[in-house]
Amino acid sequence: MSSNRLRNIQSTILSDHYYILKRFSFYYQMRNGTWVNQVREVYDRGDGAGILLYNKTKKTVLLIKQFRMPTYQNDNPDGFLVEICAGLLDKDNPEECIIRETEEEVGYRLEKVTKVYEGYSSPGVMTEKMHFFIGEYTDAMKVNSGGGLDSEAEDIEVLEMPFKQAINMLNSGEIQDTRTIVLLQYLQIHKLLD
Ligand SMILES: Nc1nc2c(ncn2[C@@H]2O[C@H](COP(=O)(O)OP(=O)(O)O[C@H]3O[C@H](CO)[C@@H](O)[C@H](O)[C@@H]3O)[C@@H](O)[C@H]2O)c(=O)[nH]1
Ligand SMILES: [Mg+2]
Repeated sequence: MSSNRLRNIQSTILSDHYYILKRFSFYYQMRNGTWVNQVREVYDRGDGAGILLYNKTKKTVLLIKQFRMPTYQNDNPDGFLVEICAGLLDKDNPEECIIRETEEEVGYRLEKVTKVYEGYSSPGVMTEKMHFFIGEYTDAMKVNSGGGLDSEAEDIEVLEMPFKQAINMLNSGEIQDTRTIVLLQYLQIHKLLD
């Protein structure tokens, strides 16, 4: 991390109750050469991984539904969101993380996953980089009913549905999670369930 267009970076912790919110004050050199002071708040909760699980024979996908307080604060009437299975990396590498999350959240034990993208979730605000995967599942891989960790009070509903229905939900605006939109479109573009 080094840039000759930045000087005198100062940071203050605004909150470290759970994850870390910092305020950065720094000098930034504009394209025209002048230096300006900028202040930005940056939220650091580590990186994340998400996966779209699909079954080629049944032409279905596995999604989840859970309550998301930030969406409830912004235009989502009941706060429930249809999403891909996803989790924070903690200390795992992205592949180990997503295999673990798949077993916890949807109850399938995967052996192979395919990484398709890596991207910043919300670059104006968060440090988070998201690792996007797809993975094939079969009924034989089911090891429990999913639902998330009781110890973390996770309450996750598992939704298995035809891929066509998921695409209809995307087009009608019922699916509003960007990560989920990206991966449903990935399956569509690459014709993996045609
Ligand atoms: N006490 C407390 N617990 C929290 C807080 N924030 C999160 N948690 C706990 O941390 C768990 C995180 O669960 P994961 O499955 O690891 O993460 P996620 O919330 O599904 O996050 C995924 O989706 C996010 C939304 O797009 C992504 O930002 C993230 O990277 C990841 O992919 C939650 O179930 C909850 O128990 C908090 O502020 N306070
Ligand atoms: Mg999760």
